[in-house]
Amino acid sequence: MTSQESAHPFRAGFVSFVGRPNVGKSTLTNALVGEKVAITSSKPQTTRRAIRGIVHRPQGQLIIVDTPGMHRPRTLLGERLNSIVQDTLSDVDVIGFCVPANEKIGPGDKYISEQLDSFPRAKKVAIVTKIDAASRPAVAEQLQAVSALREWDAIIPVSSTGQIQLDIITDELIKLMPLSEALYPSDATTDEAMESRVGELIREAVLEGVEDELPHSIAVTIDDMIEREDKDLLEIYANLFVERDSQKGIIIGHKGERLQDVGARARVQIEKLVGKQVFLSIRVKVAKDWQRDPKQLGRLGF
Ligand SMILES: Nc1nc2c(ncn2[C@@H]2O[C@H](COP(=O)(O)OP(=O)(O)OP(=O)(O)O)[C@@H](O)[C@H]2O)c(=O)[nH]1
Repeated sequence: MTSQESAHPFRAGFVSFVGRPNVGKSTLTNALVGEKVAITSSKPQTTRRAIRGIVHRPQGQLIIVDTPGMHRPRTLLGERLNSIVQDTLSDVDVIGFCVPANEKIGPGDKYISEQLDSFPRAKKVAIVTKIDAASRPAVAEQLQAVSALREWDAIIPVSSTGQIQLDIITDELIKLMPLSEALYPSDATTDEAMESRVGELIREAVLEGVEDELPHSIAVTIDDMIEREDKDLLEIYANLFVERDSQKGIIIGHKGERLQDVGARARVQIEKLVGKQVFLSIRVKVAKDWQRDPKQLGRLGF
């Protein structure tokens, strides 16, 4: 090892953010990576897959594994989501436990913080999110309350939407990573297949403005993505699954207006992602009670 290397040892590893639904985990991932990689939504429980965002710095690399919210399972889907969380957390170097600055710490937070003992390998960091949405004294109080929960390797306040302390949290997380060469090439921001990112953007567009019941009932699959040879156009054929006929009606809307609107919004986001014009076809299908049916869950990628 040269003296320069020992002065700035390179560190790289995996971090996962956990916390109650809606505390800002996906938004934080996006803010750190600087690109839209994980879907965000004001509806809780919208993140289903472990999505990796990669943050590159001269002194290290952070690979962010985004997990679904941890909660007590009520359906088969809920159970599978929890087991994804368990598998993911057994593997990471750092677990970032997120609590928002603007909500009192409650039983849900305590439950999750207690679960962290099951992952002795990982260093534990408390992240107080959304500090733009609370007064300074309230943030200070929240930092106190979090520090009383358990031992932490670091406690970091941050605002993703306000872009506050993002560099500091990046530096702190890299410091906690093991010494390692870079794990990904420097131009990679995510290793998730383009198809599933496109699917997530469609799901995000559908979730905007729907009733609370529906988010859990929606799944998106991509049949085909075809690069047109005669022009700079990507054709995407997607399926949107719901659980009941009545939900199909809601999604499609009066004279198909709602679905058209969803398609238009999703297309804008997908075009940003792929950097070219997109033709998007979305077919709405009913897969009865897919959340409770192991075969259908498998088919939809869970
Ligand atoms: N004011 C403020 N709002 C934020 C901040 N970060 C996230 N939010 C909002 O909080 C809501 C939830 O954010 P998400 O990132 O989807 O939360 P999540 O924890 O990933 O949620 P799940 O996927 O349901 O587990 C969204 O409406 C965000 O815009 C922040 O720094 N400040």
